[in-house]
Amino acid sequence: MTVPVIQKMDVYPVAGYDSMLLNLSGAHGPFFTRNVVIMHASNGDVGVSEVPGGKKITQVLEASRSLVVGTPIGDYKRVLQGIKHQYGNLDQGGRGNQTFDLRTTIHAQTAVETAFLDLLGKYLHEPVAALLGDGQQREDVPVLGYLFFIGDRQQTDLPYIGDDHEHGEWGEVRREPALTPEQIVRKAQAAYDRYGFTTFKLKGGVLSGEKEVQVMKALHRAFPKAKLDIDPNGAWSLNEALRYASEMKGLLNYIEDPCGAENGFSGREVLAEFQRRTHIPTATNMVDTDWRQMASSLILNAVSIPLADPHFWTMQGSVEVAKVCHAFGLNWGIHSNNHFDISLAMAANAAAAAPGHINAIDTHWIWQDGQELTKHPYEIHDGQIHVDSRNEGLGIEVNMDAITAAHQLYLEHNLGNRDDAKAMQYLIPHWQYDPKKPALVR
Ligand SMILES: O=C([O-])C(=O)C[C@H](O)[C@@H](O)C(=O)[O-]
Ligand SMILES: [Mg+2]
Repeated sequence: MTVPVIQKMDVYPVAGYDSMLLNLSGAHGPFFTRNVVIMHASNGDVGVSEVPGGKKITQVLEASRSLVVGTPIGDYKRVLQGIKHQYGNLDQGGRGNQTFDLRTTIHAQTAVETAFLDLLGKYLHEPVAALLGDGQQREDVPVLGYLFFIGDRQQTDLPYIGDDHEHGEWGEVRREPALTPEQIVRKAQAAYDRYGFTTFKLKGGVLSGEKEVQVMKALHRAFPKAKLDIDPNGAWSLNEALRYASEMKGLLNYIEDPCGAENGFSGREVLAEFQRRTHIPTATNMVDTDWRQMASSLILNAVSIPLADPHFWTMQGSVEVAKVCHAFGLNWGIHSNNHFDISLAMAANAAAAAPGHINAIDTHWIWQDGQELTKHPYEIHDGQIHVDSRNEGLGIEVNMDAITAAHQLYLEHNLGNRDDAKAMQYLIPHWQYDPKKPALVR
């Protein structure tokens, strides 16, 4: 029997609808963008993957096609080495200082790796989780409810949707403004009723720290048993972070990037000091994002929860981080951005393969649920995603009609890179990003 060979690789920049989610980088526009890769193998199987949007990633994927086509599916690591070798220099500047990761090539590598893994899993009749690390570790992956402050879309003339693909209370509230503790609690309740979350994360870095502490207290009152996290993306100074943390003592399960680089100290040094002084488990998706940063984090004891998003660690890399966490007594988790259900399957498979105790993983899916690109997307029930060990590949089947429509939406609106400043400028004229100032504090 001959091993299947890649005959064709298609790259689809796609778009979907989003709410006006607020974060340190500004306000999400009406559309989010992603890059979807579809590989066709000579045995008729189709492999798929999804990574962040943006023209640079699209271009590297397009340029990598010649390395991919003709490769037997078992030889994919050679292709990944080739992409790194040819385009790795594009990532020299690191992830940047926005809330989202600005690298290019690592995302392209993940897109290619994942589509190959999907094909390999199908060929071997195994889930992708079984091909990663030491193999599948669990069938039920815990997922958290990712809450955001939301801007008033009516203050813009941008084409946000108001009506919804989702029914019920969650569908009613998820596009509506939310800036007060009551409004956030209402969203949390609707998300809980729909998805059964037992962990919530609040995206901070929007209001003043004092006000965000009040929202966390309201969440704790409404959900006294829930595990809570807040993530201001490093907006607070160390002193502010220490003050807010002491006010939230007892209600935080962990805290994420409470502070970052300041006064000549690196983000990792400052997080190390924060952890030493508070003993609160500290997560990051900003200062421990590659192996060199991981080494420095471990030496400094800077981070106890590396959020190893497979989209910027690769699928295999993310699970390797999980193995390191397991060995060092750290607590692995996954970071996310807005995404479709292909990424949901990727995160679920990586988390299913992560050894040891893991944190509930991040997902933005609740803001997109209803805009599927696959025929039977993974679902969140009781705050978990079930990854059946009888799955093959990622466990999803792409819906080409939906992908074509999402690609059309991308083209129609001439979309590309994420830019949260644009929508934010409707709320505050001339608004500009400042990594040390919450978005609505100007
Ligand atoms: O954990 C994080 O930092 C994120 O989820 C980053 C994202 O860019 C988030 O801020 C967002 O979607 O606006
Ligand atoms: Mg974060």
